[in-house]
Amino acid sequence: MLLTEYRLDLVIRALRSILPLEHPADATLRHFFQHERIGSKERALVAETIFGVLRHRLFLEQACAQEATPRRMTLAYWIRFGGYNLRELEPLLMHGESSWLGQVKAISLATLPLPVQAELPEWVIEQLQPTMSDEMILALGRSMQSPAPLDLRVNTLLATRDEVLQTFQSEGMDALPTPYSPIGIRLKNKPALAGHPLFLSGKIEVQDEGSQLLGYLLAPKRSDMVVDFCAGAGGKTLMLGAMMQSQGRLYALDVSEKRLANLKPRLKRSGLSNLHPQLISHENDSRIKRLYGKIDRVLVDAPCSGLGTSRRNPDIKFRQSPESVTGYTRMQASILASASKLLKPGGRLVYATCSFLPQENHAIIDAFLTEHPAFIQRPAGEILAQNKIPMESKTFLQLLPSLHGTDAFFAAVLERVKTTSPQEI
Ligand SMILES: C[S@@+](CC[C@H](N)C(=O)[O-])C[C@H]1O[C@@H](n2cnc3c(N)ncnc32)[C@H](O)[C@@H]1O
Repeated sequence: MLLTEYRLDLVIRALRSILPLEHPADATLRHFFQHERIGSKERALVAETIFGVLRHRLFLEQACAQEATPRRMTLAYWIRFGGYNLRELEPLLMHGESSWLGQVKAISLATLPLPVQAELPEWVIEQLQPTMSDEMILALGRSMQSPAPLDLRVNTLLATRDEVLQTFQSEGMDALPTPYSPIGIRLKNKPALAGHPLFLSGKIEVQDEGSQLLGYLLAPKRSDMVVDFCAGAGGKTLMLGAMMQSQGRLYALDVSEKRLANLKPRLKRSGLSNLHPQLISHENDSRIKRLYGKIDRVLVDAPCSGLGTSRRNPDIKFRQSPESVTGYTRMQASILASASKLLKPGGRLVYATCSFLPQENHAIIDAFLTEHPAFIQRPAGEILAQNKIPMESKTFLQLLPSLHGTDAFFAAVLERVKTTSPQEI
């Protein structure tokens, strides 16, 4: 696209509102677009540049030295990562910028510190280093510098994956089955699907492949009583309902009225009639006490730092901190302890996060198992193998964009032992 003063100015103004990162970048950008009457080409350029700058923020700050202004960050992004050359940028440049951009282009990435190469804050690297080599950290960081593909889940209540694939292929779309999830489809380009008949009829939902695997770990049966403890807008609940073939009883709990409200239109499209959304005020809400000891399957998709979604939300790395992670770990331990009370003896609980930090994952499970002798861990790899899902994982499921091409997810499968006495519940 031709770069003009007007287009550069738009990007700079958008970046100026986003870079303080007081709010999520996508929300600030939406707000910016609502107040600017601009064409679709400009919108695309602004969005692509903003997210590109966020994905390469640490490199760009290093390249801009002491002057990481929105203007310099934008120009440095365009020349280094945006596919533009100096000749195309020249008409926009001020005195001295041309030679500086020449230097930016020539920076050798390999000479830069690990956080800059990996585009991960130092505190994140420090938390990963006890369990990951620097090579793995670098691969993880690099894998999150490109946008995620668009993954869909086929609603098996209404369609099969083959039918949906055939429809997409007949429309000339680049659609492939996902490698791990038996009901997933990956679209290479990102077509707008909101008006597509398959979407409107509830046959497909947008859901990352990694998130779909959590449903296979929980593996609810038709007549089960199931609780999705942190259901949000129902990303995973809807899959669980379809796995239960709209039978049994599926409670979707959450503390956020807004998120549960966003579940409603999706629920309507899905054709499910076994789902019961329930707003709760906290994890020990008296409304759930009546379910204690009665539930076959519980999913705890816990609130977390969300670092595993950095391909989609590149600003999240800079909006979290060691302190915010500590806050999440407190919430995670408390929600897990409460949710576990719902399980009947022999029942299964899946604890999951979209974080790759051991603090939010293994540490929570280790502490839970120490404090709750009535629970044992089931190997995630075995359960996936029963569903013919090829995965090298053994005890835990640990998905990484660098290894699996999905968002990063962690999951552990816990089971309440059959002999638990009522007092232990
Ligand atoms: C990771 S998100 C869940 C995403 C959702 N499962 C999905 O697939 O779309 C975590 C959710 O936990 C909810 N939450 C936070 N604290 C909670 C609590 N104490 N009890 C239940 N849900 C809680 C949040 O509102 C948020 O929707």
